[in-house]
Amino acid sequence: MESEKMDENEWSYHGEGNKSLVVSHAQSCVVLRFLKFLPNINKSTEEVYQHLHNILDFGKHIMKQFLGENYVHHGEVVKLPLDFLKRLCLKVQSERPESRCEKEMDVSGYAMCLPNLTRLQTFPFLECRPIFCIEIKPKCGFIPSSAHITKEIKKKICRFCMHQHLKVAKGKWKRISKYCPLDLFSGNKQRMHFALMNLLQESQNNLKIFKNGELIYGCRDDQEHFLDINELAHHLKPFLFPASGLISGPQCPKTVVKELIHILTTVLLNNSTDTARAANIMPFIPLSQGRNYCEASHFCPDLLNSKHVTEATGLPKGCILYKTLQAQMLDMLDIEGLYPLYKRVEKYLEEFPEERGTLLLDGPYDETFFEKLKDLSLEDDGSISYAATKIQQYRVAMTAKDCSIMIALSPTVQEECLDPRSVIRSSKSSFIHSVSILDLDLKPYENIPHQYKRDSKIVNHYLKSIKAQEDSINLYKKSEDCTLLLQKV
Ligand SMILES: O=P(O)(O)O[C@@H]1[C@@H](OP(=O)(O)O)[C@H](OP(=O)(O)O)[C@H](O)[C@H](OP(=O)(O)O)[C@H]1OP(=O)(O)O
Ligand SMILES: Nc1ncnc2c1ncn2[C@@H]1O[C@H](COP(=O)(O)OP(=O)(O)OP(=O)(O)O)[C@@H](O)[C@H]1O
Repeated sequence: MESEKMDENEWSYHGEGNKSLVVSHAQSCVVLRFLKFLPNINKSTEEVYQHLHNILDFGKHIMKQFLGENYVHHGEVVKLPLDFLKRLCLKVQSERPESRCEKEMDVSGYAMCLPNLTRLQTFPFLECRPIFCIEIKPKCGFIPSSAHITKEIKKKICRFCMHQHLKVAKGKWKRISKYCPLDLFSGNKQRMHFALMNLLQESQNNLKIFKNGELIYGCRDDQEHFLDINELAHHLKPFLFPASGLISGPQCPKTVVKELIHILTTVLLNNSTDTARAANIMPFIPLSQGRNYCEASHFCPDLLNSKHVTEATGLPKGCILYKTLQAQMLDMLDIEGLYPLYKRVEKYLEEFPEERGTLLLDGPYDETFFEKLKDLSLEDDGSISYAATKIQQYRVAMTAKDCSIMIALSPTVQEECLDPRSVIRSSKSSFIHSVSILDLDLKPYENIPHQYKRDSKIVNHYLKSIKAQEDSINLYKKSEDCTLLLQKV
């Protein structure tokens, strides 16, 4: 970044999560991603710099190996002038959703500079064409089968579906989403279609749609959808059905949304852009270890019972969902099996605090760190080394459970000579696409006790709310019986 040329008016608020705030540049295809901290957390400039470098190294040396060169953009750490930062911080403040303002944008002088993933990555010369980008935060796509699990419900209902009950009870969302990650990760087109349709209907923070880099659909935290689904279809129609006029009338929005879902499914299952070395160097984790459907899924139960829908996963090796799921499945012990190992390490560190570095708990994230992740053995020899390896694998898995997939699409022109792997054909048109994964910051070691508590909170709340639902159904049934009895009399 050329310090003297930094003008806050060229940057605008783009979005934020719990840990970072993103601004995008008006002309060039880049974003700045800033860390966020609670006001009472005083981080030195050096600490921020180190933290950002760790994020970069982790993306570059670890997640690229798992997910593939093409999908991961590690960016670069940039130093920014303090007066620019102060003005930028003031400028974006009014755009920030209230629910995110508990934390403040870090203005100590460093940020990550990344490609703007809502634009096409591989084809910058196509900038002038319309671009739609769909961001999906799929969450955990498998049901754990670890022997350490103490609550049987965790082997039947996925964490996302259980968590929905707690989120609605706490007022984070108004309604329970019918999206279930296991449907999306199933590889079965019907189930994937169902999952994507539910994401469109109840997006929460799991789906966003950008048009030419601007957020047009999805929940911006405390606001509802920007557009409703019919309005979204209106935006998409000329894009998906360029020979307009072919479809109109009341069926139109449905047809457009179906087409979008069809394209997304094709991209998510596409394995032709696979460049990850991981498939060769990482031992393969069998996807069929646990059950591959969730009993809380709203996908038609009759169809679920049919064998071809529930049998081994249909995810093609190398597609983005497959890679993400493989990384998620590094959590082989579940937090219930992991927590005692965390305590083992904590006890050891109490005695030998200087050993923290040897255990690589704070990096460096390099080849040695990656090598340790490859050991999938589950034979606990009681050692610190075993515990540390499982902890690192768990942290990587949690990162993959919380990342987002960005799919950018732009129409092609017939005579264009493009790499066929980048072209997605639909019934009515064809698109150049790029797929990226974002938010690949390694989850902190210190978070493990919090994860442990949250896991039991989610499960206990789910069990309580299901019991309450059953009780009220039974009560209703009883009152119906009484009414019948009364009528008989
Ligand atoms: O625990 P979860 O599944 O609720 O995930 C948290 C996310 O909530 P979600 O359920 O996706 O709305 C949460 O997202 P939101 O803030 O709710 O948008 C964060 O991504 C959080 O990660 P971190 O603490 O910022 O590193 C996520 O925490 P981690 O569990 O990944 O640490
Ligand atoms: N490189 C990028 N290009 C375009 N948009 C981006 C980019 N990075 C982040 N964003 C947008 O900014 C939002 C917030 O970024 P990000 O998910 O990294 O924040 P976070 O605080 O780490 O999230 P979380 O709450 O999951 O911890 C994303 O959901 C995405 O819409």
